[in-house]
Amino acid sequence: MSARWTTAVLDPQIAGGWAVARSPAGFLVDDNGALFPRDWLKRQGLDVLCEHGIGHFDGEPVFLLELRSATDVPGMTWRGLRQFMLEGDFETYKLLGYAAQIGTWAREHRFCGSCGQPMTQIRWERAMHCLACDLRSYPRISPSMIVLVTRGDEVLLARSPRFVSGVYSTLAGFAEPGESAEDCLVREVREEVAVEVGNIHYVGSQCWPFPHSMMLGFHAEYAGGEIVMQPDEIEDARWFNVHDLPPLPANRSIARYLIDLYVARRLGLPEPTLPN
Ligand SMILES: NC(=O)C1=CN([C@@H]2O[C@H](COP(=O)(O)OP(=O)(O)OC[C@H]3O[C@@H](n4cnc5c(N)ncnc54)[C@H](O)[C@@H]3O)[C@@H](O)[C@H]2O)C=CC1
Ligand SMILES: [Mg+2]
Ligand SMILES: [Zn+2]
Repeated sequence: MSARWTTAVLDPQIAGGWAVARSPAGFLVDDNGALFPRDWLKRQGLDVLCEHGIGHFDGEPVFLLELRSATDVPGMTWRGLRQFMLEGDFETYKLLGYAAQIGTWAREHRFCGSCGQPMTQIRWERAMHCLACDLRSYPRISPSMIVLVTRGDEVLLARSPRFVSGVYSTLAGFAEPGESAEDCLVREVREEVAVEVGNIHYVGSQCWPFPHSMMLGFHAEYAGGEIVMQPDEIEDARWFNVHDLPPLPANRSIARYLIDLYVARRLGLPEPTLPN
């Protein structure tokens, strides 16, 4: 089965194709979704900051119009990326997730971080270039570890004050310079719940475009300590029995996959697959 969505660097000088428009309010949508005929969309008086050719959907070229602001377009509304992650066609979500990461990067790299001069868009690779000092900036990806810690029939789940009320999830955190994936995982678990872990195994990864994380998912076994919650970051953390779980994260998240996979193995149920 070939993927409906593939990324590519396309020259915005060429005409035609499809386009999506993204502003700080989200993606422009109508009843048919977020993809519009590009030449038509460019006549709608949008406040375009920059344009990038981002790939092919069902074989057709797709472009991103990154907008300065959300202007009113009759018959259309704005929808955030999270909404697309939660429901609807997954390939469309992947396209928009990629568009969001390119848009965020393009918006944040208009000026050189080294000498402050305006940067120009390179046509043949996804990079911004500073003519004055020759610096190249590529889209940023932030590796984050995410881990399900288990103790027999029990799983360690926590909630942050930012979560939807009632939902508990696996522990996660960004890698810092100087760390391996395992170093980061051990540090994050220590910081967030003061628990020690061992027998660490890599399970799988997921692109998480909120705004540019790359989630590396692990399973680890409890190796000691009592839960002490990190102030501010962790609102509650507990051991839950696999037969008595709280409300869990969104179906398409790797957090949910790590939990569902462990529960399935523990209970001898069919294993889930990670949407990717
Ligand atoms: N796909 C999934 O299933 C899940 C994804 N996540 C994602 O994992 C990531 C990390 O999770 P958190 O627990 O929030 O991280 P965390 O435990 O490292 O703490 C977040 C804090 O890290 C700092 N920070 C923000 N961006 C950073 C960066 N790029 N590098 C280093 N530090 C940074 C900020 O002070 C922020 O408040 C987030 O993007 C979150 O959305 C978290 C849980 C589930
Ligand atoms: Mg965290
Ligand atoms: Zn420069």
